[in-house]
Parts: sequence; structure tokens; C-alpha cells
Amino acid sequence: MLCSPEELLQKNQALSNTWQRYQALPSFDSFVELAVSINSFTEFLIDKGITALHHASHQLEQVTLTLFSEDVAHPLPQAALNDLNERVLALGRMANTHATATADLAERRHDPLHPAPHDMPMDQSWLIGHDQSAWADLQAQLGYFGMAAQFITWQQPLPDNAGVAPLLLLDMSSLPEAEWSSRIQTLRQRFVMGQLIGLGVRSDFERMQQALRGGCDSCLLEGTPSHTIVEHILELNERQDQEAYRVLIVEDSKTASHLIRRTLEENQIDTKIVNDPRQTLNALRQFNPDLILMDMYMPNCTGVEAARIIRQHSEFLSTPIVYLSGETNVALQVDAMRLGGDHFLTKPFNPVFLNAIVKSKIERYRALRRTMYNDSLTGLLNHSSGKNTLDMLLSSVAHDGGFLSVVMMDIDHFKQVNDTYGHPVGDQVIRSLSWLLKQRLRKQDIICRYGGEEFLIGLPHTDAENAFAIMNRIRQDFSQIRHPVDDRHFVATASGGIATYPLYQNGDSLIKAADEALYQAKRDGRNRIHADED
Ligand SMILES: Nc1nc2c(ncn2[C@@H]2O[C@H](COP(=O)(O)OP(=O)(O)OP(=O)(O)O)[C@@H](O)[C@H]2O)c(=O)[nH]1
Repeated sequence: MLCSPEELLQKNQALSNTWQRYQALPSFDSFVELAVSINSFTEFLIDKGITALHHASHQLEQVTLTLFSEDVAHPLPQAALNDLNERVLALGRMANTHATATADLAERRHDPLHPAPHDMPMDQSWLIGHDQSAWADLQAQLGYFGMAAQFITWQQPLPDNAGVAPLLLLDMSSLPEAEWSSRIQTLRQRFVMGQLIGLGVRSDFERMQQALRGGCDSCLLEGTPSHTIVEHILELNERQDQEAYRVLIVEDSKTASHLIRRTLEENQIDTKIVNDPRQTLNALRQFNPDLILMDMYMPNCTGVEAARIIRQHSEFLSTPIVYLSGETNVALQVDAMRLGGDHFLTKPFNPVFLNAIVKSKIERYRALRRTMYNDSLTGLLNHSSGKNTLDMLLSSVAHDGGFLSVVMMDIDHFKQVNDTYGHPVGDQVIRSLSWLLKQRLRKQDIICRYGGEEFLIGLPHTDAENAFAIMNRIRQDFSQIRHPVDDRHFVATASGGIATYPLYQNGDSLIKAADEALYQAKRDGRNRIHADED
């Protein structure tokens, strides 16, 4: 996913402003500001998947953190100042190059004569190697997922119009090891925003290190099957599409709460502040945070009391609570943790550390939620969360007015797939359909694994005719995907049934009608979509 050039330049400007402020007024406080700004820029670059810039920013962050101590005198020694200055300037130059390239790309994407297909989020894909026939299967599979990769050899130069943020798949096994570093570095420098994936890398430490150090974003080992490579690429796309983290700040001091908000929002974390702890439950319900930052000592109610009240509500039992306090008494901290807390940060907090703690706790919390609400084989919503989400979507569509199409999709003769090739191969077929759905549908659509090989899909603001066109295209492409088994492959097909709101008024009747339409498609011969339009 591309970030807007304005956003990147703004972030970079904020960093160079804090650096200038530090130089004009070198104190511990202005150095803290600088560290926060660098940390924020680094996190931003990780979120946007801008690897090359991230590398430079991360190094700058590391240098800053080694100087982050109240014992270090300010201004810093001249050598350290020069080093920081060079790093900030180099980062600025890279950000400018990057922003210009992104702006060019955005302009081309909005060119009405050459519109980008909606199902191809990456710029372009290239496969660089020696023997194309070795990669024919991978090329075909990528094509069905809408990510066709063009093949060129290591001897051919990539054309000028190779794309600004291309996906580059590098067959490392066909390149002499002595050339790895220079080849990867050259590609990295040219395609700052590209995704570089090394293929066919042997699983020893030195080779992996060489590929990653040169600038590969990731490496896949020798012998990795095509479908695993495709999944890896699809996952890369998906990772960049996460919802922003949300933190509820319960803190009576307006100054402290705004300081925390600023630190977190600099790191793209959404926040909501509650200055009166008695408002916490309301705020939790409205804002649905991933984490609560809780002041220990507030009038009317202590943080520990508030945490105990929160933990009485089953829906907030696992929401992480991090206490903020001037309290350094370890025994009290241990007690506070026993009574429903997850971590303790003492004031004045180190903002870089606060951000790191918050992010790591949220990552774990989200992973836990995924196990509760998502299906483990496909990562899609599971049966009950899919139905609940459909009901919520239906009320919002009913409120705004418009259509909502519900699709039941089911893999044909799936029992035969299992019986012929075995259950694990059957699982792989289920995963392929789920990847295809994720790849093709919009973020606001619902995709749920409803049962074994059955999927429930909700397409808001989509009438039956459009839903048919979208699902029929997915059906066609699914039927082209080759599922590997030993040294052969086979194909599978799927059928679908569609029912649409407002013809059917509630979630259950929509699902029932879509299910009946699905069985009509099965009766009509399978590998087809049937829309209920009675
Ligand atoms: N591999 C695998 N198989 C599953 C899973 N869940 C259910 N199944 C199998 O899916 C098969 C579904 O078969 P049926 O409902 O008879 O339907 P079908 O063979 O697909 O036939 P039609 O739907 O009529 O085209 C059963 O054999 C289940 O055991 C799963 O998670 N993995």
C-alpha cells in the first residue's frame, strides 16, 4: 500500500523541525522531543512498508536511543551532533526522492486512459531469474490472484517503466553468490518503495543474512512450493491493511493526558481521553479500545478500583490495562498488577518506551482476538462473528438506505477432493478460495468461513446484478487455480447463491435465501452463480 507523498513529507518535516529546535535549544527535553519524532517516523515507515527508508530511520533511532539518558550532557559532543545531522539530512533526501516517485505513481494511477485494475494493489510484479520454465507454475498462480509477474533474466535490465513500487521476485538460486549483495543493493536503490523477495535461498545463516542485508524484505527457502510463495505475497499485502490501534487514556490531569495523546498519535495510534474515571465504561463501549492507559491516582476513584470495575464486564476481561504512575514502590506495583493490570509504567515515562509497550501489548491482544473471532485455517471471520457482523452491517445499510447482497459460496464435490487427495490438500483448496476472496473483495465487505467448505459473503451497497458480476469473476478465476499435489495438480470449482436486501429484510432470511440460491446453482450443474431475484 502506498502512503501519500504529502503525509511522508509532513512526517519528515516534523522530524527536521524537532532536530532544528534541538540544535537551537539543546536540552534533555528537546532531545526527548527529537527521539519521539524519530520513533514516530520509524513506526510510520514500518506501517507503510517503506523498507529502505525504514532502515535509515531505524538506525537513526538506535543512535538516538543510545544517547537517551539524563546523564548525557546537552548539547551533545560535536562528533555526535555531526553524525545525527548527517543522518537526519540523508533521511530527508531519501524521503524527498520517495515522495516524488509516489506522486508520479499516483498521477499515473488516476490516468483515466490507463486505470489500475481494482484487484491489483501492487504496482507491477517482476520475476527475475535464469530459467522461466522453473517458475511457470508460480507465474500462472499469481495471475489467477490478479498479480501476474513478468519474467526477465538477470542479464536483462528492468525497463524504465518497470513501476515505482514493484514486487520483485528474485530467483537467488540462479545467481552466483558473489553477485548477491551488489545485485540486490542495486535493485533496492532503484526501487526504494518496491517489495523485494528472495526465492530459492538456502537455509543457512550466511546466505539469509546476505540477502536480507542487501535489502530483500523477506526470503523464501529453496523448495518452497508455488502456493506458499503466493500466500506469502498475499499476506504482505494484507498486513499493510490493518485498522489503526485504539488506546483509551484514563487520566485526570489534562496536561498529562494530552502529552500521552500526542505521543501516541504521532505513532498513528487513535486515542480517546477520559478525565473522569466514572466515564470509563461508556467510553469503552463507544470507542472499543485495544488497550487502556490508566492513571493510578485520580480523585473519586483509583486506577486499581477502575480496573477492577472494568474486569467485572466479560467483554473487557482481556483488554490490556497499563498503569501510569509516579509510584516506584515495587510492592504496590505488584498488587496493582494482581488486581487486573498488565503493565506498570512510572512517570515521567520515556515516550519511546511507552509507544513500544503499547504496540506490543496491542499486537498480542489482537492476536488473541483473532483466535476468538477468526477461523484458524483461513483467518476469515468464523461462523458466529460472521453472522454478527452481517447483522451490524445490515442495520447500517438499512439506516443509510441502499442494497446489501449476501452470497453463500461452496466448493463443488469437495468430499471427492478430500477422498482423492487427502484432507490436508482439501484444506489447501479452502485456503485458496479464501485468499482469492480476500484479494478481490473490498475492505468493507464481510468474508466469513461459514462452515467446512462454505463461505458467507456480505457486499454492502451492491445490488444483485453487481454482486453477480463480482462473484462470477471470482468463480471463473477460482476454477483456473492449479492445486498442487505431489508432482501433479488438479482444479476445483465453486458455486454461489445470492440474495439481496431490501428484498429480504433480515440476516437470517438473507442467509436462507442465499443458501437456497446456492442449491439452485448446484442443481443447475455446479460451477455457477445463481442470484435470487424473486
Ligand atoms: N479438508 C477439509 N474438509 C472439510 C473441512 N470441513 C468439512 N470438510 C469436508 O467437506 C465435505 C463436504 O461435502 P458435502 O457437504 O457432501 O458436499 P460436496 O462433496 O462438496 O458436494 P456439493 O456441495 O454438493 O458439490 C465433507 O467431506 C467434509 O468432511 C475442512 O476444514 N477441511
